[in-house]
Formats: sequence, C-alpha cells, structure tokens
Amino acid sequence: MNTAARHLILASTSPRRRELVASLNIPFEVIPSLADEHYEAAWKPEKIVTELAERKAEAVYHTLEEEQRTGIIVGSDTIVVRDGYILGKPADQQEAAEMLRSLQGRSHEVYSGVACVDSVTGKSLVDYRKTIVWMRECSETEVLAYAASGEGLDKAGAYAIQGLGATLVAGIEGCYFNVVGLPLSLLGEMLEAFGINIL
Ligand SMILES: Cc1cn([C@H]2C[C@H](O)[C@@H](COP(=O)(O)OP(=O)(O)OP(=O)(O)O)O2)c(=O)[nH]c1=O
Repeated sequence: MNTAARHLILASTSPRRRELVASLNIPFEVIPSLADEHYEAAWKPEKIVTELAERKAEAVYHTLEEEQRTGIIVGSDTIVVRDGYILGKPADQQEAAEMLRSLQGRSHEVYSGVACVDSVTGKSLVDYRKTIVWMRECSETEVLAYAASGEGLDKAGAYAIQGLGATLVAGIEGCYFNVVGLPLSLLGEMLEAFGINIL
C-alpha cells in the first residue's frame, strides 16, 4: 500500500472538526456519521468518548463500498464533565444558561475521544485526551447574554472556547484543540501509527 496516497475520512458533521482536520494539510473528505450516541449512565467519561468516537468511525466504515475503502476514518466525540456530571449539548437557550451558571467561577473537564479505523485492513485505534478548563465568575447578565448569543447551543457545555466563549475562560490545562473537539496532537500520533506522517 502506498501510504502517500492515503487520505482521511472525517466521520463528523462538526464544522469545527472539519476546520481542524483541514489545518493538517493532508487530503480528506467528510462523511457524516449516523451512529447511535446513547451511552450507559454508569460509564466513565473516558469510556463514553472513546466508545462514541469508535461508533462514529465504525458506522462510516460500514457504509463504504469495497472500492471506497482506501482512507483512514476518523471519528471523535466531546463531552464536558462537572463534578462527575456529564454536560452534553443544551436543548435550548434556557438549558444553556443553566449549564453556564453551573460552570462559572470554577473548573470542569473536557474529554474528547478519537478513533481511527483503517478502511483497508479494518485495524482501529482509539484514545482520548482530557483538558481542565477554568471559567471565570460571570454575572447573571453575562450568562443570559452569552446564552442568548446562540453560540453555545450546538456545543457540549453550552460554550465555544474558540469564539465569544473565550472571554469566559480564565485558563486551561491540557490540549486546547481537545476542547474545540479534536485533539490534534493525539490525532497526529495515531495517524503516525498508520504510517501517515503529517510533518
Ligand atoms: C466545550 C466545547 C465544545 N465544542 C463542540 C465540539 C463538538 O463539535 C461539540 C460536542 O458534540 P459532539 O457530539 O462531540 O460532536 P458533533 O455532534 O458536533 O459532531 P459529530 O458527532 O458529527 O462529529 O461541542 C466546541 O466547539 N467548543 C467548545 O469550547
């Protein structure tokens, strides 16, 4: 197999993940995944994000015709965890405000799982990264204004560190791109294991 010809298949609907993969400067296509994203309440955060990342990549693998099986499929999943409690995407503006109130003035963790599946061999790798995020104290006016901006509505934890939400973040420990939804250094390490050297 000529590894120089390998490309990535991003199993995601997320525009953020698409932008991050585009920054790697290697050929890729996007095939959104229709994987089941339910998980067991008892699962630990790392189990949730690795399992869902794997499901997203595997679901795309199974939709590919034999002749389409050339690339490395990449699936990813991101959750926000506060005191062991999982925060997914808010259902509406009101829930977004509730999430922000619960996150302000303290730290929480963001977990992203990444799964790579070689569509030629079926070999897969899965791993995750955790980033600690400190959100500054926010007034009720700020919480309501940010929730009303709509920026956090399709984001785990109801904020976007890469947008206006950056003004709420006092600091982080760990990979920034992990918070945005795809830890690029982890992805680079995993791709290397498949013979793709990004640098
Ligand atoms: C905390 C945080 C999350 N997010 C995003 C990353 C993810 O896109 C989203 C979490 O939802 P996910 O279910 O991980 O991903 P998705 O539904 O957007 O895309 P797909 O499953 O098709 O790959 O929240 C940000 O963009 N910025 C942030 O600061």
